[in-house]
Amino acid sequence: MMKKNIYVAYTGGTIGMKQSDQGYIPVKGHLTDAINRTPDFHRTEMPDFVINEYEPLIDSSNMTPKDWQRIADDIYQHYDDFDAFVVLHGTDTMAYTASALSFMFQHLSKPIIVTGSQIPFSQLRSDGQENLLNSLFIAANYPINEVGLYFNNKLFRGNRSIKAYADGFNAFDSPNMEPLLEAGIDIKIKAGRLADETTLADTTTKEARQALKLVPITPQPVGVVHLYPGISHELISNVLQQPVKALILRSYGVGNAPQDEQLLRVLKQATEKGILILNLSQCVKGKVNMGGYATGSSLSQCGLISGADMTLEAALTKLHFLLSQNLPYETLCQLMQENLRGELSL
Ligand SMILES: NC(=O)C[C@H](N)C(=O)O
Repeated sequence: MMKKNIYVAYTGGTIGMKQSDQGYIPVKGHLTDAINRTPDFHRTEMPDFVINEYEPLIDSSNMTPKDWQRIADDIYQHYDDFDAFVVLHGTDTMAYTASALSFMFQHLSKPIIVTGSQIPFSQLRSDGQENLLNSLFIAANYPINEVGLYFNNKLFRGNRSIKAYADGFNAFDSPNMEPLLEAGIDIKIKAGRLADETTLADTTTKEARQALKLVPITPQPVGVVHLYPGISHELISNVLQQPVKALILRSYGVGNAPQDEQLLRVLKQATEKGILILNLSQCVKGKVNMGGYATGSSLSQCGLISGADMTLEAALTKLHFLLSQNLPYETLCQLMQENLRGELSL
C-alpha cells in the first residue's frame, strides 16, 4: 500500500520553543531539526510528511483572525497534494484556531489535526513527541474527515474543545461531547466517523476534491461580557457603544440573567438595532434553555438567541465566520442557532 503523505503546517507554540532569558521563545529551525533527528518519526509504519515552518513562528497568544486565514489558505493550496494535514500550534489559542478552521472549510474530505505541547519537543519529558507522532499516525491510519484537536491521547472535535488546564499534560477537554478517538494501548474510535474505503475512494476523485470550499474570515468586532452579581447596566451599555456587531453574554446556569429592568432594556435596544446577542452559559458543561426560568425567558424576550452548548471559542469563531459574509440579521441569527459543523447539540 502507498504510504500516506501528510502536510505539517508549523505555526509556532511551545512545541518548538527554546529557553531564553525571558522564558520560552520560538526559534527558527529548532523543531524541524529535532524531528529530523528523532528515529521514531522515520519508521516504516509512519507516513511520509513535509514540514512547512512559518515565518515568523509565533506564540499562539499572538494569533489573530489573519493567522487563521493564513493557515486555512496554506492548507487549501496544498489540499490536492496531501492525504491529511497537521497544524502545529501553541496551546493557548489552539481551540480558537481549531474552531475557526472547522467553520472556514466546508465539505472537508481529508483530516486536519491541530496539536502542540506543554513542554518543548527538545526537552526531557516533552509531550510534544507523543502528540505529534500520534497525530501523524492517526491522520494517516484513522482518518476522520473533520478538524480535530489531538492532545494527551485524545482526539477531540476542534470546535468542541477548550483549553481547560493551564499547566497539565491533559490541557484540553471537550465538555459537551465525547472525544472523536482515544489512543490508549489500542486506538479506539469514539464519537468520530472513520472515513471508510468508499469515502476515501470518493475523495480522490476530482469532483469530490472540487467540492471543498474555503470561506474567508475577516476580523470582526465581537464583545464578550461575563455576568457577575452586581454587574451594572452601564458596563454592558458601554460594551455595546463600541462598533460591535455581536455580543456574547456569558449568562448564569441554563441561560439566566438578573431581572434588572435597566439591564434588560439595554439588551433589548441593542438587538432592536441589529446587534446579535448570543446567550451562552458560564457553565462549562450543559446547554442554554431560556424557557427554564423567568430570568432566562426575559432574555429571550429581549431578542437574545441561544448559544445552546457551544464553547466560547466555537461561538466566537462562528460569529466571525458568519459576520464575514455580510448576511441579513435574520439569517445570521438563524445560522448561529443551527448546527453547521457539529459545534452544537440541538
Ligand atoms: N503550550 C503552549 O504552546 C503555550 C504557548 N504560550 C502558546 O500558546 O504558544
